[in-house]
Amino acid sequence: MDISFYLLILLTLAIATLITTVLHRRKPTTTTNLPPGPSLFSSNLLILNHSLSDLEPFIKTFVSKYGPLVTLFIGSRPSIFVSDHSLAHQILVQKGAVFSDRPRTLAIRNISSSAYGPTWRLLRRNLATEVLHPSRVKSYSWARKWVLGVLVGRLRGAAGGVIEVVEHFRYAMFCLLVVMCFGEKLDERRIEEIAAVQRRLLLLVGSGRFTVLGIFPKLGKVLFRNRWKELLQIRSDQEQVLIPHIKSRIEKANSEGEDDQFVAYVDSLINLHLPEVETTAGNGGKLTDQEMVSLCGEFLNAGTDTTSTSLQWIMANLVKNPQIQSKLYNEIVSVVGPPPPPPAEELESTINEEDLAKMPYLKAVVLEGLRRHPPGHFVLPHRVTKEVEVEGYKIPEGATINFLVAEMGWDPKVWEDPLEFKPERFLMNKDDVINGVFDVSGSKGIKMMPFGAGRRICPGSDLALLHLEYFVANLIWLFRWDAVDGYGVDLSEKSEFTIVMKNPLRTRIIPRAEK
Ligand code: HEM
Repeated sequence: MDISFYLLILLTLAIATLITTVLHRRKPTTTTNLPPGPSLFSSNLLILNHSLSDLEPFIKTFVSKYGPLVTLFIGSRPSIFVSDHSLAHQILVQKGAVFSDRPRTLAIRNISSSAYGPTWRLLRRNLATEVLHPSRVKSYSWARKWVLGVLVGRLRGAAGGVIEVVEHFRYAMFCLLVVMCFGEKLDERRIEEIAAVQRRLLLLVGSGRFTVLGIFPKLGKVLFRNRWKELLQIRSDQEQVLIPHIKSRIEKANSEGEDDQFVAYVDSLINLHLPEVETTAGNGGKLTDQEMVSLCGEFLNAGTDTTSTSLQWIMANLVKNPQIQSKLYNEIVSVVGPPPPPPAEELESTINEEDLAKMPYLKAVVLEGLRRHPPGHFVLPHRVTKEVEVEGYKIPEGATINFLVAEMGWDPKVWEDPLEFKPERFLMNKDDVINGVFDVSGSKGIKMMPFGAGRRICPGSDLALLHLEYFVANLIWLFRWDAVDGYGVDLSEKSEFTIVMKNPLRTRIIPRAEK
């Protein structure tokens, strides 16, 4: 750790103590009635050089010591952590308007980094209606079939032997999101190039290396020159890789006679005009190249790592629990019949997306995967826009707030045998069901929140569920997934950007139907 880091901590603590003292004098109710937690000094030592996931064990200890609302400090700013379901519902759903902002960061404008306001609304509505609307999602079904073919081809190449699947899953999700983003089936080299730059960015940001730059932008750029340069470099690499694909789609959209039957994410961004009050580029609100890159990068990362991580966890549990795998296979066969023998070249027969709706056990398996192994153990930080009272505590304007997502899904007060993988639990309790489907949005009450809840809930949740159901169903229909002698399935976790398997899944896959 560099010496400047310690200097900054000392400086920060001195400034923070001064500011806190002044605030205490001016607004006694605001800061003296915060939820309990460790001291300002210990909080800052913990937070400044840790990613949120690395902090999880500490926060869990504080929760058992102080209760379901805990305050830590970043500089002098309170950062509140919530571990209780009904408090999460109260905060995110009932009082959602006050808790839906984001802390300011160094990120170039995209949906997740935008303040709660007109730009965020416009960008989010654009994604929701132009790409994630059910009719649009349906128009990409050919892309899902193509990607399934790519994935199955890779798996068939290794059938019978031992295979580590995670890279194949990640590549498949990238292929899919790249098509939806740029409107083109790119070759393997280009997809790998995009995946590599996106993943570097994700892992660096997820490691918490740049947190300090976001908290102290001016000072941080000077004291942490090398980190600042590193951030600029990775952004410039991202622009070099993504801009040609964005430009090529724009040219295609401009050229006469081109009539694609589906809308790619880039198409939807071309004619967007940001609200005037929130633009700085002076070009009538049109998105800059950097903003386009930031939005496309967000789209790619939000939909790939999360989904491929979940897919790996679900398949790992199906390998570990062969009786659950058999039950799922039997459900699939009862709906679509047995799988056909593999064709020589391409995958011709797949499970139709319409048939997924007839498979309640499949849905239960996917939901149980998300409950037991949510890819994010926290949501993205929210910022409080107005002082507000929760459980008798005052949460001040400007505080950040986050939620212990994994802990909520494992709460023994809510879930029986919470650490067991039991999809049946989602078939039994009909209270949680809205229109025949478990309410993962938590709108009526939160029992688990892998996609968050309230106004900032993940807009891609339905797409993610479709991708998981489609790939799990087809992979189980086509192959039997067996444990490998001597390897077993280890469900230990490791924090990357998402919470991944510490020892990636190794399995033996056997085609169900022979030629
Ligand atoms: C299993 C897959 C996924 C999981 C578990 C997941 C989870 C999450 C979570 C926890 C949040 C933060 C919510 C909050 O801050 O309160 C989020 C935000 C977001 N997700 Fe997802 N997500 C997944 C897939 C996707 C997909 C497929 C897309 C789009 C293609 C997507 C796009 C976004 C965006 C744009 C945001 C920012 C929303 C905002 O700030 O308003 N996600 N997601």
